[in-house]
Amino acid sequence: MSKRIVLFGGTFDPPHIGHLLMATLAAEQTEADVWFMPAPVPPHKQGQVMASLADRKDMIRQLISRSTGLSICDIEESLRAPSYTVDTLRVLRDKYPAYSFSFLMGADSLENIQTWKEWETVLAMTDFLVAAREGHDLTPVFSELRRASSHFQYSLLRMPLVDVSSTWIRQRVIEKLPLCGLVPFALEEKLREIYVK
Ligand SMILES: Nc1ncnc2c1ncn2[C@@H]1O[C@H](COP(=O)(O)OP(=O)(O)OP(=O)(O)O)[C@@H](O)[C@H]1O
Ligand SMILES: O=C(O)c1ccc[n+]([C@@H]2O[C@H](COP(=O)([O-])O)[C@@H](O)[C@H]2O)c1
Repeated sequence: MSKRIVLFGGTFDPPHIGHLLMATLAAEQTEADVWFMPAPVPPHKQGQVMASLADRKDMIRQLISRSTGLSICDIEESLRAPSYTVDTLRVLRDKYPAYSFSFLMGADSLENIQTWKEWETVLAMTDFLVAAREGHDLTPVFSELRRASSHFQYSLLRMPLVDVSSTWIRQRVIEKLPLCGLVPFALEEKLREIYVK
């Protein structure tokens, strides 16, 4: 049987407690390793990313420093930007022929997947582990994707709703408001350096 890896693609600008909980629960529930895969240039957020890739990777490293089974995959650094998931999956399949890859994402990402490059191929190349997200009803999304592709395979991550986002955290940093553990306390100073110009 092939070794299963859960890929957790994202911008992580910054990574936060929602990401850590998702990855931790995904590792527990699948018994697979979870690879955080920061996008150097995320296709749908081009021109919007505030922190450098090096800073985003440093922050992920600190976020997962006490966790087992969670690591960083920097494969997208070697690909042409922006990093489209279909291309990443092809490269990973070639590089790790003995592994099978699942993709971890939030409901908002799955909702938009039909806007991804070669989305039907993406659906055929991986299965999805999906976390619910406030304001995004997954029921119609699952039905639409089941209808659209016979390859669509998914499971719902068992996780309480954690209604936080990188955008909201950046805003709090800029407004000098407390972060109360939304990111590890050791990272708060770094966030101020990165996001408060
Ligand atoms: N609180 C959360 N609950 C569920 N899924 C989440 C949560 N935060 C992020 N995700 C998911 O994790 C993946 C990577 O997220 P990303 O790095 O874009 O952070 P984000 O918080 O979604 O950023 P933004 O503020 O731009 O929405 C995406 O698939 C996103 O849907
Ligand atoms: O391949 C695409 O067309 C595509 C379009 C949008 C997002 N993605 C991937 O989805 C993941 C989450 O992206 P984001 O923008 O929500 O941080 C990340 O790995 C992106 O590369 C991929």
